[in-house]
Amino acid sequence: MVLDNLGSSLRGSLDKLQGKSRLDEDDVDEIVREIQRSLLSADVDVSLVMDLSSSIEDRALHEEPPGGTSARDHVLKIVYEELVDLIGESTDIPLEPQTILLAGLQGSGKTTTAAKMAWWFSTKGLRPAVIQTDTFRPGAYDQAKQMCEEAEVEFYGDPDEEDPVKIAREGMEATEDADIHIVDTAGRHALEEALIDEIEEIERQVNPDRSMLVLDAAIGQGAKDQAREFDDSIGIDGVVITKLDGTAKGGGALTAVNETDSSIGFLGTGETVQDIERFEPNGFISRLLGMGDLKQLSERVERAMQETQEGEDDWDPEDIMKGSFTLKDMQKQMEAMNKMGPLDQVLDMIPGLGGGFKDELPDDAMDVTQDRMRSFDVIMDSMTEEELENPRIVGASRVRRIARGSGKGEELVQELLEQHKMMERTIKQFQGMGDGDMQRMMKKLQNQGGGGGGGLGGMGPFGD
Ligand SMILES: Nc1nc2c(ncn2[C@@H]2O[C@H](COP(=O)(O)OP(=O)(O)OP(=O)(O)O)[C@@H](O)[C@H]2O)c(=O)[nH]1
Repeated sequence: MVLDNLGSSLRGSLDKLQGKSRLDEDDVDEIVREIQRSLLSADVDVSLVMDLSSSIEDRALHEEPPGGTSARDHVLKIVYEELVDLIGESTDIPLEPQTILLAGLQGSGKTTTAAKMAWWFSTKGLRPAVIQTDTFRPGAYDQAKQMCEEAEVEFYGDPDEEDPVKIAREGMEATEDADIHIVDTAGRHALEEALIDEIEEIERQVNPDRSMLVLDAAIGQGAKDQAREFDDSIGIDGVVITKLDGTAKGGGALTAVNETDSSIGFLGTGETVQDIERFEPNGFISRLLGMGDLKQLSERVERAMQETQEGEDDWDPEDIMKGSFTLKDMQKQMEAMNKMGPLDQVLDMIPGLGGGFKDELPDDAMDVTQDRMRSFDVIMDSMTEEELENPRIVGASRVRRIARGSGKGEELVQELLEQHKMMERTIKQFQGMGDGDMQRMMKKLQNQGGGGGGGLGGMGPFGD
């Protein structure tokens, strides 16, 4: 995750402020140093770091905290606002017909991003097509075609044609019924003149509504020059940062955004077509500071629930809130959890659990949890329909039989039954709650964000 270090190191300094009502110069100094250290080690440009830290320092020392606000919440709010300001708004990408041109260095993730973006638009009810003009890398055509098949979106390419401008023209014609045209280009070094001429020609040919620069999160200081060159030749409107699942850096990409005076549009978080997120500055920074990102989380939950429900006409998660909670429901929930993606990414999005909580877990805790979910699934497959519907009938002899059948230990079967009872109890508490109660509870959960227990209720940007 970009600037991940910032999240964890800053939380340490912020936690030291617990219980204080005023900030002194030493406190501010320590926090500013922490921010500088993290940003510089994440490859953010030095002058940007200096600008940001002097604004934070100035505001933290001179702004009067709103009445009743702790020193910790006050400084957190300032850091949050300054970071949102640095990163800026998300690139405007209206849900309407448009052409998007992707540019970037070799291997930055353009082809993958083209298919991911097309998938994303298709989930919004639009009809996207990917046009592959990369005649430079031999595998690009097959890769793009395969990913578009996975994303179930239209694809145009011509492996026998050598002229990318011609492919762009014919591709636009062949896919004229599509709403969204995403034009993938060959990877190039921004300082190679012939390649720059070529992308300018493609740009003139397809006349894009927006040109986006695809950047690997691990790119360092070189990002600045590259971004400027691309911006000078085709004009960069937005940036996609890829491979955020694999690096703690990302500062180079932020520098590029600043250099081209553009903004971030999407984040790539994995190798499959669904590993893409629309960039939301508020959620992104909240997540970074360990305050969770409820919006992303609820979108993932919704998507996972939808997928789990497909072809399961008889299973409706809302029924859980009305009737009894069976092992079958639990199995469905686990399936939905699995579809949300790696557990550690999901945890990052839960307010109060992200960052700080995760840091305290042993390294292999996530694997263990995921292993346990898989084992539970195998155990449930060895149970009868009657047992799944009514787990109370599972006594000692049935436990033995299920353990034998599933090849898992009896203790694990018992553990599953315990887990189910616990979930059932929790759900009982929710049952009977009206919508108003539910909303109040969600609000309360959100306001508990911030890890160390310092509630952020009533502080404008955090409470919503
Ligand atoms: N882990 C991870 N891998 C990614 C992500 N995006 C792309 N990749 C991988 O990065 C590698 C390069 O991605 P491509 O999409 O082929 O990059 P490209 O920019 O089209 O490459 P060229 O055509 O050579 O310029 C591939 O192995 C992708 O699977 C991401 O968000 N996360």
